[in-house]
Amino acid sequence: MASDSQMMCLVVKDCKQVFQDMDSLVDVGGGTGIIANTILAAFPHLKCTVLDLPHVVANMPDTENLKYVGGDMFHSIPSANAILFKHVLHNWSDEDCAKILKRCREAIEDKNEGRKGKVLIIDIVLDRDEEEADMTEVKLIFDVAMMAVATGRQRTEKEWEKLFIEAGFMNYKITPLFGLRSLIQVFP
Ligand SMILES: C[S@@+](CC[C@H](N)C(=O)[O-])C[C@H]1O[C@@H](n2cnc3c(N)ncnc32)[C@H](O)[C@@H]1O
Ligand SMILES: COc1cc(O)c2c(=O)c(O)c(-c3ccc(O)c(O)c3)oc2c1
Repeated sequence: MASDSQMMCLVVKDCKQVFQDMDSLVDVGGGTGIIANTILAAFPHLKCTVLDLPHVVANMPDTENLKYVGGDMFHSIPSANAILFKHVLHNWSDEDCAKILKRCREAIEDKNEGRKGKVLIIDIVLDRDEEEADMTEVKLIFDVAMMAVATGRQRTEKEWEKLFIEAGFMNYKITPLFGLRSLIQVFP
């Protein structure tokens, strides 16, 4: 989606430090690579991987810095410094997100260097303190839509926090983006 790619341009421009100190990133559920390509345009030093279902990435050609992997995030996520989920986790229940986040912990652990990476989530955070009431209303309409079409849901900060803690993560940082979405960085 063009508007999403524009949003991602602003994210990489405004949140440079989020991407600067990493070498590799996996965009889980990254489809045809629009977001990964936007990130690579700003940070060409990165090695990016898009993980999506096999039929989604079947005909996508790899480039020097971008590799497509057909697979299932519930089974395995390729290792990298950062694992990105944009508009993915809201489609899944808490139980499913717990399984996915467990795969993330395995993927960001660098056993040789003892270094640990992070998980990046771009999604709606309901009910933030500084938020205006009409924005909350729009987000809740999305919540109802989500429950009607999938097993997922929008989450408040407390609900996100519970997911992270139960999956064994120690810390997180929320940065509101423009519109409805926020960037959540989750640290082991
Ligand atoms: C709502 S779309 C989000 C696409 C993209 N991240 C964006 O922001 O435009 C969800 C994506 O998750 C992918 N997906 C669904 N189940 C998956 C699984 N088990 N493993 C990997 N990807 C999956 C879908 O194929 C789809 O591309
Ligand atoms: C009633 O309207 C709805 C209801 C939903 O529950 C979803 C939804 O869950 C969703 O992920 C998306 C979505 C689709 C494609 C994307 O590239 C993306 O980033 C997000 O749109 C939705 C629209």
